[in-house]
Amino acid sequence: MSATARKSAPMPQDIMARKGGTPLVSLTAYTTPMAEMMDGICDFVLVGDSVGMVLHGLPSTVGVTMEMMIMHGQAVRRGLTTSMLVIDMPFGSYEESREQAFRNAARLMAETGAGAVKLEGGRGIEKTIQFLVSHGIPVMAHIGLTPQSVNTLGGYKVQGRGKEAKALMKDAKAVADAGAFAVVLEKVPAVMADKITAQIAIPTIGIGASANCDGQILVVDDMLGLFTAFKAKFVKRFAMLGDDAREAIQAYADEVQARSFPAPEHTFAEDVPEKTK
Ligand SMILES: Nc1nc(=O)c2c([nH]1)NC[C@@H]1CN(c3ccc(C(=O)N[C@@H](CCC(=O)O)C(=O)O)cc3)CN21
Ligand SMILES: CC(C)C(=O)C(=O)O
Ligand SMILES: [Mg+2]
Repeated sequence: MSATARKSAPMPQDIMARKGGTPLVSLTAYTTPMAEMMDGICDFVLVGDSVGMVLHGLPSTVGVTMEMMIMHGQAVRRGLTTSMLVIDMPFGSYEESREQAFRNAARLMAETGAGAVKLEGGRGIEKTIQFLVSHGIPVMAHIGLTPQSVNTLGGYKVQGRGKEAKALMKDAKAVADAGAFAVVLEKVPAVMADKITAQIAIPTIGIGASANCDGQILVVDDMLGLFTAFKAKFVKRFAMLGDDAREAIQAYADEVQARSFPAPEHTFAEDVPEKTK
């Protein structure tokens, strides 16, 4: 490190140390320019498997591949200097065995430079988390609504209500005991998120959970108003960039057809070299 020390990206230990402290800030990103915009603002940036729905038009995250995650992971990595990179393990890349999970997690980290992987599941994935962590791979867990299981959950419903509450708490404790350095709580009752946050030693990252979680995450295209195919109740639109984009595209179309674009300042003269650069 040079003396003009630029702040370096946090490590999983730094994220863990924020338990009960200033809330952790995170968003998803899938491209270099978007990563650049949040670099240094977000503590960590997630290359989510939501990329399949948000950028590739897939109906769920079930069809997302290792190759898609690696390509977007590499793009995001190029845009980050001071935020940690976390990458989702896609559906089918870690469920078979601890060995399969390790092979794919190691490949994601080696090929993208991510500092950690995230995988979905509670008690069912405990042994896998233990194995990865004991072999050098920091793991962020993800419980509650786990979108890769949409086909067995029967939709993107609130998880951990009523009789399910005990099971959700067990899942939270299981992933913490297994060595995860943080856990995403998705679409769970706020009181449950508060209870879990109070009872486990690792940071909880809420999405549709509670403001009392140790941090928050959203899909960046949702909060910017760029992805409008659906809007979950937990999404707040901090901007409406999709509307701006549509208006700009219509204005372009109108100017092309009126022959007012390109204007002289967008075109090149034949005989004045310094103006033709
Ligand atoms: N753009 C985007 N944002 C996300 O938050 C996101 C993705 N994509 N893709 C992967 C998963 C899927 N997620 C989802 C998807 C839908 C709801 C949801 O609540 N949808 C509807 C209907 C839910 C229902 O079936 O009851 C809603 O009313 O909010 C929540 C999380 C979260 N993740
Ligand atoms: C919404 C976050 C937590 C996620 O898993 C994703 O973007 O894939
Ligand atoms: Mg995901």
